Amino acid sequence: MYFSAARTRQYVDELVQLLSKSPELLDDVDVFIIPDHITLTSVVAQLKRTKILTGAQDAFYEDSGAYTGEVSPQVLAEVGCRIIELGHAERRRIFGETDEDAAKKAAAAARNGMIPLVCIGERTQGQVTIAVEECRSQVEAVMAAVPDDTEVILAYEPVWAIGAKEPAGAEYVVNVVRDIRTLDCVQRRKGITRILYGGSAGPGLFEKLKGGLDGLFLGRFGHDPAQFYKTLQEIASA
Ligand SMILES: O=C[C@H](O)COP(=O)(O)O
Repeated sequence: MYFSAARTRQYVDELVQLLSKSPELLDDVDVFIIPDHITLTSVVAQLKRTKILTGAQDAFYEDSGAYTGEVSPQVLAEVGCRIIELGHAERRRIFGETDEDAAKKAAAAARNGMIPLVCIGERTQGQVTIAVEECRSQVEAVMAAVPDDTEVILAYEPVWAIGAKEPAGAEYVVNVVRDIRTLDCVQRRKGITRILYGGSAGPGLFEKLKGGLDGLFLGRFGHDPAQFYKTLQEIASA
């Protein structure tokens, strides 16, 4: 909810314009934009001739029925949404979303042919082992709910690093993610599991994380299309 509808339209236009100068970037890096629900269909239309995927910031776990006010994953898939973000720290904190809710939403995304993008992360800054334990239950709940052969994206976002001045330390992030990759529920999957880092991520970060992370999940520091593009160039060259 940082952007107006007009700002979203302008942002996507500017980004598409920047990427048109070096379309080869999209051969090496998968890019997605996750706008609000209201602008999602117009973003799908704006991105139609590009390889950039559009995602939704949330969806309900049932496909249809008497759930007034909720957003159907089936309808999202129908209009061209390719990714469902779920379990964001703000959804968990403000709206009481649980691991069980996140798991049901992940299953709904997979059932409708979309990629679940599951936000995980510890609430308090501390030790790697404690962070991994907090993430473990978040990851296990989701992995138990989606078919083994579907793609899953995990967005590792330490809650304390969201909305901060700087991201979490690179060594800390790489160590937490290394241990998340070794969890049984991740190891035994046949589908792709990608792990991104989010939480004050921006230009200059991926170089420090590239040994252990598959990508970045940008918030505020991607709100300027030029900064988003710069980050994308850094990831492509890494
Ligand atoms: O959804 C985005 C993440 O919560 C990160 O936000 P941020 O980069 O503005 O801290």
